[in-house]
Formats: sequence, C-alpha cells, structure tokens
Amino acid sequence: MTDPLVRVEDLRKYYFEQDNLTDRLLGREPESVQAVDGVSFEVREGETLGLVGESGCGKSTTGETLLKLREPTDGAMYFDGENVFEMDDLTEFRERAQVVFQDPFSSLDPRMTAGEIVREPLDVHGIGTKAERRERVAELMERVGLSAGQVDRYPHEFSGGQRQRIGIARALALEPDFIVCDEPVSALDVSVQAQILNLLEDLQEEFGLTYLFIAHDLSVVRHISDRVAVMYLGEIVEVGPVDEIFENPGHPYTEALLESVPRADTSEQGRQVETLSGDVPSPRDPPSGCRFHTRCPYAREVCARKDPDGYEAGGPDHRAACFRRVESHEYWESPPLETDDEPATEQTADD
Ligand SMILES: Nc1ncnc2c1ncn2[C@@H]1O[C@H](COP(=O)(O)OP(=O)(O)OP(=O)(O)O)[C@@H](O)[C@H]1O
Repeated sequence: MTDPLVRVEDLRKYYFEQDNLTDRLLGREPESVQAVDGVSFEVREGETLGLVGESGCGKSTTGETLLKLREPTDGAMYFDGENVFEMDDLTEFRERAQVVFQDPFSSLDPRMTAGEIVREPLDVHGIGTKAERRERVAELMERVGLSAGQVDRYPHEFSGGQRQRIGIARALALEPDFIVCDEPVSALDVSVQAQILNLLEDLQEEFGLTYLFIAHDLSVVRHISDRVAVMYLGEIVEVGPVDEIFENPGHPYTEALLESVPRADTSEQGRQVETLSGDVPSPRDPPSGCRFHTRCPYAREVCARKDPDGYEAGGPDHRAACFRRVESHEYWESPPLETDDEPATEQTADD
C-alpha cells in the first residue's frame, strides 16, 4: 500500500494560560490546557477522514496545528513523507495544504472584494501574470458555482452559502492536494449545507483532493467520510471505516455519542439508551486513566487508574481497546467504579 498523504504522530498542543508578567514575577508555573494530547492518525490520498467529537475536545486545534497555523507542543506531521514540523521553508507545503473555515463571514476580509480574496494566495505565492491571475480567479469563481461577474462584490453582498463558496475558491487557488475542512457547513442553513457538501465531493473527485473533515454533526460526517476518527478530551478514542464506526462502535464514548443523536425512526422510540450525561471534564486537569471514565456507564475501578493503552490492532483502522471490549482479566477483576452520581441504568457486559 502506498504511504498515506498525511500522517500525524503523537501530536500535542498545549495552550499556556496565566502566562502574564505577574505570574512570571512570582515564578508561578503557567497552567496548561491540554487541548490535543497525543493524537495519531493517517489520511490516505483521495480519502476523507472525518474528525468528530463534542465541542471543545480539540478538533480545530488538531486541524490548525497539523497545518502549522499553530505552533505544535510536540509530535510530528508527515506530509507526503516529510515532517512539516521540521521544514525550514513551508512555502511548498502552504501551496499543497489548505483550509476552509467554519464561519465564512469572519474568515473573509470584509474590505476585500471576492476577486481579491480568491486572488490573494496567487499574489502571495507570486503565481502567474496579472492577466493569468484574473483568468484563474474567474475560472475558480465559476467552478464553485459563482459567476465571474461577481468578482467586484464584497462579502456582505453574498449569502452565507455563497460566502463559503468564496472560501472554497480561495482554498483551491493554489491547486492543493489536501484541505482541512473545519466545520465548513455548520454555520449554514440546513438547505444550503447539502449544496456545499456536494460541491466539496465533486471537487474532491475532479481534483483528487484529500480531506480532513472536522464536524460535530454526525449525519454530515457519515455522509462525507470514508473513515472516521472520534476525539474525546484531546485524544482519539478510535478510528475506523465510517460504516464500522456507526454500526459497531468500539468505544463507549463513540457509542454514547451516536446514541445522543435523536432518531426519526418511530420503531426506535422508547429504546433503552445511555446518552451522554455529565459535564465534559476540563482539559486543564483531565481525569486519570481513561479520560472518559468519569462519564462512562461501564466504568470500573481499573479505568480510573489505567488507560486502555492504544488500540487492538495496529494500522490506520485501529479500533478502541476499551477494557470492556477486550474482556481483559484485569478489567473484570476490578470493582465497578464508585461515583457520587446514581448509576443511570443497570448495564452488563452483554448489553
Ligand atoms: N487560544 C486558546 N487558548 C487557550 N485555550 C484554548 C485556545 N483555543 C482553544 N482552547 C481550548 O482548547 C480546547 C480545545 O478547543 P478546540 O477549539 O480545538 O475544540 P473543538 O473540538 O474544535 O471545539 P469547537 O467545536 O467548539 O470549536 C478547549 O478547551 C478550548 O477552550
């Protein structure tokens, strides 16, 4: 098998707060927010890897850090076999790896026209003559479903969906291979979301693009992804083919995340479900052992002490090695975790 286009290894990004002058004067250690804490995954050429998880679990930080828009704390990001974090010159990487942001209004400079926004990457990278750039901008506008005649309009003169099309045209300008799509449809009306998703799919097919698709909406992720990585509190709990993850989730967090989605199917109403309850712990002070143990309906004492430590099988389609799933001896000998909360429902391993 060919090497993946993107390989992220043990990526960490900690934000340091309280790093002000008084703290330094007092010699106080800055407090760290462990937004991304040892994340590894691959994205193969031409595929879409969905990255899902609740708000604040570190999805955007992962996307921004692997693109080196944020300084990584640790880890490596191999793009086409080369470690981006060790590159002296990011020019070529910046041409080949792009991003589409969530909010198409705040990510577009309101003082620039649509044409200027789409042309900017060509200007910055010194690509083509003035006439060639003008032609390329017109072509890009048309390709994303706008018209070349709209180049002189400003962002506020477009609808939300059209603004996202401008953002996509800008991302395409340098003919990238890889695009991080960071919640590209979540700020849009539902009716417009499908159009933008279809556009992204068409572009992927036409240009052989590789996507890391970040979203919290599971139906969107299911629709667009080939494989899915599930994130919880700065860690990836499992990665797998989209149907596997949705139909046979390996990790209790994935299971709970899927269960928390309302179902339209009336035959499923009234089913016994464990939904995600309790607050997400703070990434400033994440729980010991398995980070999900404080909310996990299956948690046993061992889970508070020990992380399941990796995945059942190596490779890019590793499933979560939760103690519950692997039926580890240690797990079953460990007593159930005592919490202050009432247990939600009786659960056994056979449920
Ligand atoms: N610049 C920052 N300084 C300090 N903490 C930050 C910063 N940016 C993000 N965080 C924190 O890092 C954690 C991860 O944030 P991130 O935005 O990556 O999560 P997310 O999964 O993308 O969430 P959302 O979907 O809400 O954007 C959160 O606890 C967030 O509060």
